[in-house]
Amino acid sequence: MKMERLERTAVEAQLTELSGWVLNDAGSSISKTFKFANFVEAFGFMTQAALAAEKLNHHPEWFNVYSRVDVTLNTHDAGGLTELDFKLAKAMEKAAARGVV
Ligand SMILES: C[C@H](O)[C@H](O)[C@H]1CNC2=NC(N)=NC(=O)C2=N1
Repeated sequence: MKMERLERTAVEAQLTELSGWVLNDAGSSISKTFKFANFVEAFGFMTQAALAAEKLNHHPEWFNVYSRVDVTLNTHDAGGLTELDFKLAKAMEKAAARGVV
């Protein structure tokens, strides 16, 4: 799926629909740290998010230690943020909704 890079104003508009996601200084990625009760909850979230990512053919950069998952999203093919990053961010919010502390 060919995606157009979003302009800064469009990115900021999209961010208002999310909570806890931070734009990097270059405006090229968004990040969030998810905290869970324990490793099983964190890994459950990652499993659901991975399935959503595969469906979208859009994949996260992430780092997990025990109950914490640091996520960064961007579209490397477009050199910045696209609609797909926000679709995946929203899918991650849904996946996390049950397990977040
Ligand atoms: C060939 C394949 O469809 C592409 O490389 C996809 C796969 N997943 C991807 N994930 C992310 N985050 N950005 C991309 O540009 C991207 N491109």
